[in-house]
Amino acid sequence: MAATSRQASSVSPDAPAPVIVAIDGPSGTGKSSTSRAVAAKLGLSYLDTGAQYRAITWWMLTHDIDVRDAEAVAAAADRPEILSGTDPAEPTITVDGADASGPIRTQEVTGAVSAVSAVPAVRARITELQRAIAAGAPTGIVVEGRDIGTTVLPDADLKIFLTASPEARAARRGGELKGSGGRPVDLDATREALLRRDAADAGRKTSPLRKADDAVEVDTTELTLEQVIECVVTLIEDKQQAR
Ligand SMILES: Nc1ncnc2c1ncn2[C@@H]1O[C@H](COP(=O)(O)OP(=O)(O)OP(=O)(O)O)[C@@H](O)[C@H]1O
Ligand SMILES: Nc1ccn([C@H]2C[C@H](O)[C@@H](COP(=O)(O)O)O2)c(=O)n1
Repeated sequence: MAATSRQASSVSPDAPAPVIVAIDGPSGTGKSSTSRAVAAKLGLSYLDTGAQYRAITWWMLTHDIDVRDAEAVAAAADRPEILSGTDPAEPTITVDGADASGPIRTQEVTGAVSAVSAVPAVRARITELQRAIAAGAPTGIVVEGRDIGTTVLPDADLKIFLTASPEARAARRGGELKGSGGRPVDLDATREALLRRDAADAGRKTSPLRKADDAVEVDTTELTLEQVIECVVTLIEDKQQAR
């Protein structure tokens, strides 16, 4: 078992204290795109926690664990070694040494990830990895997910909760699917699938998807990605100046 970030760097003794940013929100609101770009702009590390839940789900599926059997999932939760690389220019995710970045994006993993991530032993394991990575980020980190502001990093310097209408989110996802080739995208089905996953993630008992009371909510429905990035960069810079 290991929890490591592979972004190496040296920090001078009078460098400002690392800044910890939590970005949460439902599926397709722009968490990954925004967090990665913001981290790159500000020289921070970046952690995609959804990728970690997808990675453990992929491991369960490839090790014949019945993902609907919470006890079996819990019993296996400590077995895979999950390693996240936190350089925003090249984020990586490996499971037992194998690159998992492709396999974790399959429909099979997307369909199973909410069930696996609802298991408390899985959340405890992944939360521990996330906290270790955040604590080791030399200049600070942007961590994105569903429960970062509420559970993983409740003392984050800045918490942001991204939202967007289901229609906007489905259209964005539709654009991605069209870009990857294949059949025309059914936007209604995409929208329904997003909402089903949101409902499962918000309805679980352990650290559900929820806006932290002290999070800044940003509705991205009418904003371009560049506008959202700019908005978040400004919020972080304001926080840094106020410290
Ligand atoms: N403000 C925006 N305007 C238009 N497109 C956007 C915007 N923000 C993100 N996108 C696009 O929407 C898609 C989904 O974004 P992204 O993967 O960042 O969302 P997410 O919240 O991380 O989703 P998930 O939780 O499902 O991983 C991407 O193709 C991204 O480029
Ligand atoms: N902090 C987190 C991050 C993710 N999850 C779960 C719930 C999501 O449906 C799934 C995949 O995340 P995505 O890649 O779509 O961002 O992982 C969670 O429970 N907590």
